[in-house]
Amino acid sequence: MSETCNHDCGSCGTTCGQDTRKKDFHEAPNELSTIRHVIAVVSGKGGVGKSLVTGLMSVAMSRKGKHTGILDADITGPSIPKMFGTKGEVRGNQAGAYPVRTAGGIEVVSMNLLLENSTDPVVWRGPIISGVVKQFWHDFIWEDIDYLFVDMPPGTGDVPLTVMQSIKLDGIIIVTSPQELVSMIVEKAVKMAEGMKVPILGLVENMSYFECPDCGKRHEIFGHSHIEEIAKSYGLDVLARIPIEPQLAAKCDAGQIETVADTHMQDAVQKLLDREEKASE
Ligand SMILES: Nc1ncnc2c1ncn2[C@@H]1O[C@H](COP(=O)(O)OP(=O)(O)OP(=O)(O)O)[C@@H](O)[C@H]1O
Repeated sequence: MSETCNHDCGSCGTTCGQDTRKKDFHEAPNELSTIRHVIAVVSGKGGVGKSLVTGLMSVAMSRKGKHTGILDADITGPSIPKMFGTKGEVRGNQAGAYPVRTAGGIEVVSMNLLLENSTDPVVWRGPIISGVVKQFWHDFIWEDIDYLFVDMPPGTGDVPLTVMQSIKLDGIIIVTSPQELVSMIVEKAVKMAEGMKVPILGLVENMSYFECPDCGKRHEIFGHSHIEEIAKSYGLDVLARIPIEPQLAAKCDAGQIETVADTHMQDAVQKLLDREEKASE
């Protein structure tokens, strides 16, 4: 602290441990990037279908005519390229690297596009993983992107937290599945978003139910959904409820997510577009 400190940090040029100004840890994107909206897809725990929701959301947004990108920040479990059947080689020049375009025109950056062998495990510690995500943000040239969806690392631990701090997000979408623990899981994700001062755009419940293809009856395989009550208790929107659909999993496994007839995300995407329109009024 300076001897002449008057505790008005805003007018002081000295760097000291007593600085009361809120630090901004956001990394700048590549100077050649244009990204209008960045939305992170998070889950309180792993395996709830966060990547599937990111994929479906991106397909639905792209079908609305928006130039869409996916930054696959799930470095240790990257599943986006497989879902889209994207294998292309990442190309670059001195200014930066370029995302790989899917058949439907979605721009993708993922660890799996950089590994020599896509089945090689990524066994890195948190700080290295966060560092790679930052590189995906500023070393890649995201050209003229309307909506960039970030498939976050699962959970609410160190890595998703660092990613949230590093990339300036317009909002997050929390993915859950119907089960008893969901309230606690949502609460953790809500607290993380609040702590980071990132708006929560809404909840998506995946694997909500299974609709019998023969009789049309809905079965709640993972238990009764409490998503509406939970959303209400946090003042949040339910953006979508996605059923368990074996053909959806089959399309993802075959790299054909862009050919799904129903993304279940049309309304969710429309809400994002309405929000954008309202903000620009
Ligand atoms: N609604 C659904 N219907 C059918 N299969 C689904 C559904 N949701 C997810 N799956 C399948 O479940 C598996 C896990 O989904 P996904 O990879 O999206 O989960 P995740 O939450 O991203 O996982 P992780 O937390 O490990 O990154 C995938 O094989 C996916 O195709």
